[in-house]
Amino acid sequence: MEGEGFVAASKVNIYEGRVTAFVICTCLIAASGGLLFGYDLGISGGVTSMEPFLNKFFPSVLEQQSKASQTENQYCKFDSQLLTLFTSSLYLAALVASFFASIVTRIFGRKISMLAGGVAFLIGSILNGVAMNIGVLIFGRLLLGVGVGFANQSVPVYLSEMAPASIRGALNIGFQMAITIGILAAGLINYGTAKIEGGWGWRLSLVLAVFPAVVMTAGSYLLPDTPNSILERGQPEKARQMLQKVRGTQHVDAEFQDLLDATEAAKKVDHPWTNILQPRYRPQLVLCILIPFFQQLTGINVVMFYAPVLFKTLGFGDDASLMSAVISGIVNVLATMVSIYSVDKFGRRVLFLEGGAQMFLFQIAIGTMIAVRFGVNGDGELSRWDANILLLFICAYVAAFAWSWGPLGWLVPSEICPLEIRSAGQGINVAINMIFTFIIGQVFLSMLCHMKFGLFFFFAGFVVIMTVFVYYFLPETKNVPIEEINQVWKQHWFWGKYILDEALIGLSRHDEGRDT
Ligand SMILES: OC[C@H]1O[C@](O)(CO)[C@@H](O)[C@@H]1O
Repeated sequence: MEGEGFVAASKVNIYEGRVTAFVICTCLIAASGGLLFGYDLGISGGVTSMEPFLNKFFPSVLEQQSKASQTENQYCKFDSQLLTLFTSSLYLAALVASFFASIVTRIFGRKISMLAGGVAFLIGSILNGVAMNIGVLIFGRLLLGVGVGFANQSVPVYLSEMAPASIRGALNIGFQMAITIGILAAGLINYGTAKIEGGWGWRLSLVLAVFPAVVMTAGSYLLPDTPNSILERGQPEKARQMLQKVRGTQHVDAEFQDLLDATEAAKKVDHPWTNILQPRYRPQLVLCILIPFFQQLTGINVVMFYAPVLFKTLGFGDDASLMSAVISGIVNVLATMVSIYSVDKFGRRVLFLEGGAQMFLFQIAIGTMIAVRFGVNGDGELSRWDANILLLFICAYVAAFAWSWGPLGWLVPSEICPLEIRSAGQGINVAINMIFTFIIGQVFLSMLCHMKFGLFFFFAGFVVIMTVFVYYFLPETKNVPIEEINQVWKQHWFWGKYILDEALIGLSRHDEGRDT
């Protein structure tokens, strides 16, 4: 069984048009939606390790920490359900919001959805910064979640629809790139604000989220909608003009015809939610569920949310903990660039497979090292030398994630669905991603307390499963025009049987040899 996941992309059309400055600019602005998500992912771990913050909102956690320092069980030092609820409440809100977002994205367009996300995030950040009690703090966080839900649902779809097929991967990864920049900015800001005298640094950390919110809100106000969405909402002339502008050529007949065909097919569907459950969409449904599930089961957010807490648990000092989080943040950004460069050249599968192998290797290394130094009782410490090696292992793991499951977790679901189920598919993707981000955020500290170093072996096991899954069940989608993606499914050894012949857009035109 050689290369089961591969299919030849030879039958799909290559449209006319070039990569215009217009498309690059619109995609850069849209990708800034990832900043919202990233900033939040990066900020909470640092804030929840700041004493004045804990003192104000979670005094019981502080008490527990000082008791734990006396009992020496490093694994359980930070285990508090209340504290993790603060971190993970956002993802619960985002989960609910993503369903509403997918309706808004389909009926009112991608742009309105992004705008709604920006505004909710803006209000949430202000509330967080001024919060005087835990109620306001959590309410603000729920609003941030609504913002993240809307942004994550609409931005990847927007990017994949705007982008020409040849660089769709790179442009879409702009979203994950913005996420990683947000995480890094948050790490640096926490590093600075933790040092502010007077104990109000955490407020600054939280309120600075208004910057990404303003970029996203103003940016999406200025952006045009995608030709696909304009057409879906019944304005063919406007859609054609937008397509000409985006592609920088008058000759967009072939692509426009594919869009028309896709819209026709989409019109036959009244309800994308029940529709996506039909057998003909089984491959997309399965992947829109499994990809985000697997992405979170890589265990990445253990490092992202709790890097400072994790490093502190392992005996790094306060400053060293925050600094280490910054270092892994820099690796995260740089490795995402590798993905931008290679995704349309080598394809999605190569990145998934290499990334999986590398993550597995380093998770085993991290688990083993912690096992050797802390054993099952959790009493032990790391020498300076050990700490540096551990940080190196963590960075190698983060890099592998950052050029594989990180960006591809958004790219692949946004490009594998035909128009009629694209919003629903992306809604499911975001919802599953959020549920598991929530669960991992919520249970990580107690998992660490109970499973100890075994936690890293647990995630390593999942990495094996997902890598084998990709090998057999994920077809290559690089350079395939988005509305012709069904042809890729049709040629797949396993999924092919689910795809109906009438769902193959662009094929007849290709057979007639008429590409423009
Ligand atoms: O860069 C790491 C981040 O990327 C995500 O997986 C989103 O794609 C987050 O869940 C994680 O914190």
